[in-house]
Amino acid sequence: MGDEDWEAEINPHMSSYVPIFDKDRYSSGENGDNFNRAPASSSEMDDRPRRDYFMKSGFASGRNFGNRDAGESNKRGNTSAMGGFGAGKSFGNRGFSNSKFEDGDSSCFWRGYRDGSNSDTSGPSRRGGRGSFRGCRGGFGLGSPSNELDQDECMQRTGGLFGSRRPALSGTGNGDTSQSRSGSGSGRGGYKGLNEEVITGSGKNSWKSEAEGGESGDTQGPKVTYIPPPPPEDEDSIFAHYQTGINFDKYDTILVEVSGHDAPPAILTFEEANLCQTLSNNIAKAGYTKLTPVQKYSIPIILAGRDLMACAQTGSGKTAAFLLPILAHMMRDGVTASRFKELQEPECIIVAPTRELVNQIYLEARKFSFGTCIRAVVIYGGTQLGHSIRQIVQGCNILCATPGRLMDIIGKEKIGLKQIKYLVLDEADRMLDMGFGPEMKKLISCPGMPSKEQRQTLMFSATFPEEIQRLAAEFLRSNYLFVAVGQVGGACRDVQQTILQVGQFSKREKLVEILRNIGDERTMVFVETKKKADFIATFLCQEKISTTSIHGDREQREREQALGDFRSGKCPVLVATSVAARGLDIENVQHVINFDLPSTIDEYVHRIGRTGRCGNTGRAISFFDPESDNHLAQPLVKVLSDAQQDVPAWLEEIAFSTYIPGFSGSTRGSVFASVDTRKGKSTLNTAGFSSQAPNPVDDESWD
Ligand SMILES: Nc1ncnc2c1ncn2[C@@H]1O[C@H](COP(=O)(O)OP(=O)(O)OP(=O)(O)O)[C@@H](O)[C@H]1O
Repeated sequence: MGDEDWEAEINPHMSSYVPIFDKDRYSSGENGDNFNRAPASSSEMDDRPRRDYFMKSGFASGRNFGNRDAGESNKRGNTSAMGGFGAGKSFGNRGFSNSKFEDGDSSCFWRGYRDGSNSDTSGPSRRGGRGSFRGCRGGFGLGSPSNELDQDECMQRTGGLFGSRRPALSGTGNGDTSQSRSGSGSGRGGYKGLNEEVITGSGKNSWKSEAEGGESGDTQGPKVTYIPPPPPEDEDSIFAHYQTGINFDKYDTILVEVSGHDAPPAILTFEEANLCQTLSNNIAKAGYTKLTPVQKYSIPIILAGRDLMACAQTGSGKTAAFLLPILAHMMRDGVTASRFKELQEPECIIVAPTRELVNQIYLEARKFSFGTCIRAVVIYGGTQLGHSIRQIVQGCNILCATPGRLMDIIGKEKIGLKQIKYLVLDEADRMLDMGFGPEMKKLISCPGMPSKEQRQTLMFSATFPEEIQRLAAEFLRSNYLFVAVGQVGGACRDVQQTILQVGQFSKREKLVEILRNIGDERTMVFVETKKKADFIATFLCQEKISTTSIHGDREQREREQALGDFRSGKCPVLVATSVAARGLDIENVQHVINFDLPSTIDEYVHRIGRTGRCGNTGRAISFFDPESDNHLAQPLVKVLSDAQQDVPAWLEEIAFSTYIPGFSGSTRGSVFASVDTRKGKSTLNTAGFSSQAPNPVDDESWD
């Protein structure tokens, strides 16, 4: 749904709003209701108890909203009445494993839906919620640069980036510093890709990135001072993992196709990979006993020094598929981190589209390199640039980075690229599309970056539209190998998919109904815009459903807090934009709800892939609004049937009536999609529907 639609929907209610949540209340309060109160120093920021903006800012604690709405929302909870949803047969038939959703027991969910009744959940408080979020963008404190790094950062921000070498680092503290800040949150003025990492300077102003015009330091915007807390360092935390699910062994039945010349044979066990003892120990401590298909094929290919494009279903272990062989090579080559060198020269760069994902990859790299001399570092936007630099100068062999921050650091000559042997693009289709593609091209043409013949380039994703595959060839040696595990762009079969026809104005009630039945099971709710994420999260909190949210307009500290609260189960519902669609591996996410369907089918595949990971089962429910989603009907039918899911008759009808010539339709039982574009055009791929470049005027893509 476009932003306008949403505005049209809520504006009538807003006009009657009495602003309970005005900005002042949230910019400086001492009672815990201090949305985004800016710290005057990093120590304040770091020491201050973290406060979830929903749960401790009046929603959950009963302040403001909570008290006002308690009785009302309880009443609502008991009387929820929804618009008519006749089409739900597949949902009802399959049933949720949760007893509330068992087969045949449709009582609590399906029974009694009636047309039209509009709950009273809109209105004043809704506006209040929105106001509260808006309010959170102000109220930064004042400070002054406290160390050279910060001053360096300030200076650089106003000047050219690729200029002369900066003075040596002298910063030691983590001083949270900076100029006065005004107004808006991070990300103003930057170029944002679909998943929201800020990239400036794509196109003409090539080297500009975060420091010059993006989120870490727009000269007009606030300076970012957030220093993420270090991850726990004890061994138990480093190796914490969740169990593989009942369907893990079924991975063995998925067909795999490798194309390209002279592919090395797959390995069947970790032992066959001949990894060094430390690496093998780490694999065991991580709880890995058996290879997943993408690992069986990718590990020997990477060990053989070949370039690779690998496409495998969500949650099937792609991260380890590239990390393990890279680490094995590094161990073999005796790579060790050289600490406290001003110019660090990593051997490996891993880029991914979102901060949270890149952080997750870093944690995996740290886990598998535990006890070795190899040092992984993570840098991403929304955090203090000086902090990123301090991490790097302590030694850096594997640099995990978002594109914007990476280009900043390269621009500041804090890393040299001459030693790069491995370049990994995770979520590669996303990294190469219109949003990040220009930045990636700049990366490979950076001074010092070894040519594609001199480095190994590895690309991984669950989706790989054909035209993106063609673009990728520019990055890869011509003899690269292509591994397709199952259906390229296919949804994970461990996710039970349900599509419900729900009109725009019934979505909220439907959502509440579903969430009440789900209970405390972890659920991600995807919406299309940042504004709407705020709005829906606020609405759910009013409904006494513990909710937090993640999207590109939230500050990084808030994003990380939200993810932490979701992971810990403190807030079992996470409302998210597409920023959380890819890669995030969160234990026990049992449900994904597409409150709004995404604009592309690939995004749908990634979103629902947040559940049903690593052989576990999960459920995805999507609200299909015929007013806005008809273009997805045909690819949805294909994705559903390929994953052996029930396809609602009404969806097939819509797909039929919106038939697009050239689309092959349902392919239930087919095995491979396009696989490798070098083989010629395929008839099975969903790419024709999926690969629209992110819409530059999308609320989520640009700021
Ligand atoms: N061989 C294995 N044995 C047990 N667990 C594994 C194995 N390989 C990966 N895992 C675990 O499976 C989960 C999913 O892995 P990962 O995040 O790498 O999936 P992915 O394919 O990259 O997913 P996405 O497409 O969503 O990015 C992780 O928790 C990871 O630790």
